Order: sequence, then structure tokens, then C-alpha cells
Amino acid sequence: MSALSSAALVPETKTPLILALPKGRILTECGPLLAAAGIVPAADCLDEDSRRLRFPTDDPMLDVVRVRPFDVATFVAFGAAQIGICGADVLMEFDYPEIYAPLDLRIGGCRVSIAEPVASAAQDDPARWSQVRVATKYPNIARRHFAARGVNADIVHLNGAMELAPGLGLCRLIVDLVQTGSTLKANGLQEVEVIANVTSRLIINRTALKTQPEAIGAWIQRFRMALESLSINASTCT
Ligand SMILES: Nc1ncnc2c1ncn2[C@@H]1O[C@H](COP(=O)(O)OP(=O)(O)OP(=O)(O)O)[C@@H](O)[C@H]1O
Ligand SMILES: O=P(O)(O)OC[C@H]1O[C@H](OP(=O)(O)OP(=O)(O)O)[C@H](O)[C@@H]1O
Repeated sequence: MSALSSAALVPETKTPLILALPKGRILTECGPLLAAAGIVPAADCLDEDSRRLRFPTDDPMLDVVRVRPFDVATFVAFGAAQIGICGADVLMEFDYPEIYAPLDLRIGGCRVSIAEPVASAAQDDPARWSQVRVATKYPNIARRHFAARGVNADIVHLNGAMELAPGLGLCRLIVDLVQTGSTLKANGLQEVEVIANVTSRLIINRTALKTQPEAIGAWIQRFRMALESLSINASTCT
């Protein structure tokens, strides 16, 4: 019997599903999407000042938890949350096989890029890189990217403020997120290569989808319809 057909015999659970949302900039962008999907979380859920971490919604079968962006993928991969919203950068970094990412939510647009000081970029030819030291919050993405290019990369793992690292002699290159480019510019760096374009995704724990196909399938469908209604509204507003 296949995993799917055996899962269909398991009764769906009566405990609420957990939707994991990322704290920070994406949380604000999630507001209209949640509203369009008919999710009404407790009022303080979208308030970054609230110290609460788990919130009921108007649906007794759905609770929301608010965690750090990198941890959304971990909560969902381990089944602590069944559904989540997470940047494609985080999914690329962890590459969890337990996560299914059915929908591009078209929020949190940015890119994972390589940058270096403006002064060295002028004389540097990325095609000639053979040995580089790279500071990044994305060690796996960076390692894979440089390996695919045949470049020996010594990776220094930082959790933030990567833009400081080249000027202080910690590394020659950084791999970080870029949106407007203003953080790079303010720190004397320039983007030299785009590794991947990023948006946020709806993510699902694969086992939960097998064991609760109706409930989780219905939420995927609600997010899909929400995206359609938002894009219809956006195109009629322009
Ligand atoms: N400048 C940006 N523009 C647009 N989206 C971004 C930008 N920076 C990050 N993101 C997206 O938002 C997600 C969360 O980024 P954010 O910078 O808020 O969190 P963080 O700094 O990683 O959190 P933490 O405080 O846990 O380190 C990223 O994974 C990415 O998908
Ligand atoms: O191209 P820009 O529009 O300037 O955006 C890029 C910046 O945004 C992110 O940092 P964030 O502001 O989230 O701070 P962080 O360093 O705490 O992650 C990222 O790490 C860059 O530093």
C-alpha cells in the first residue's frame, strides 16, 4: 500500500493546525494575504511589540505561531507546524526534504547575491576567482554556488552585518540578500553576481499533508484563491 493510500485511512486530527509566520519584515507583508485567505489571527499577532508567540485565529482549527524567519522552515520540517510562510533563501539554505512548497506568495522579493568592495570590484574579474574567503549567513548556498563554479571557497558564517566584513579584512566577498542595494552602497560594496532571486513561499510538512490531506489541502487552496484575488485587485488598481 502506498504512503498516500495508507494515510487516507488515518482519521484527520481534531487539534488545531499550526501556521508558522516569520517575525520581521515579512510579517507585515503577510497581513493582506492572511486577510484575503480569510485568516483572522488575534489582534496582537501582527504587532511586533507583542511578546506572545502563539495566537489563536477566528478558526478554532488554526493557530498561528511567530518565529524567526530561519526557524519557520525548521518548525515545519520537524512537523511542529504543519504550514508556514518562508523565504526561498531559507528553503535553499536548508533544503529540507520534508518540506513541500506549493505556492509562490509573491511577497518578500529580493535576491541572494555576491558582493565585494567597490574599490576591488573595479579590478576584479569573477571569471578568474580560484580561492576566495566569503562571509555569509547562507553557508550552504555559498558553498554550493562556489563549488558549482569550480571556486575554492573558505566560508565564514556570520548572522548579520555581513557588509562590515570585507572592510575589516575578514573576507574578500560576501553572500547576502539584496533588495534596493542601499545597504551595500552605504557600506562601500557592490553586487557582482546574483545567485538566486527570492520570494516567500507557502510551505507544508509533507507528512502532515499525507495524514491530513483534506484540512491542509483546503488551506493550500485558500492561499491559492487569496493570491488570485490579490492579483486581480492589483491589476484593477493599476
Ligand atoms: N531587504 C530585503 N528585502 C526583501 N526581503 C527581504 C530582505 N531581507 C530579507 N528578506 C526576506 O525576508 C526574510 C526575513 O528577513 P529578515 O531580514 O527580516 O530576517 P532576519 O534578519 O533573517 O531575521 P533574524 O532576526 O532571525 O536574523 C528573508 O529570509 C528573506 O526571504
Ligand atoms: O538591498 P537592501 O534593500 O538594502 O536590503 C538588504 C539588507 O536587508 C537585509 O538585512 P535586514 O535589514 O533584514 O537586517 P539584518 O542584517 O538584521 O538581517 C539583508 O541582510 C541586507 O543587509
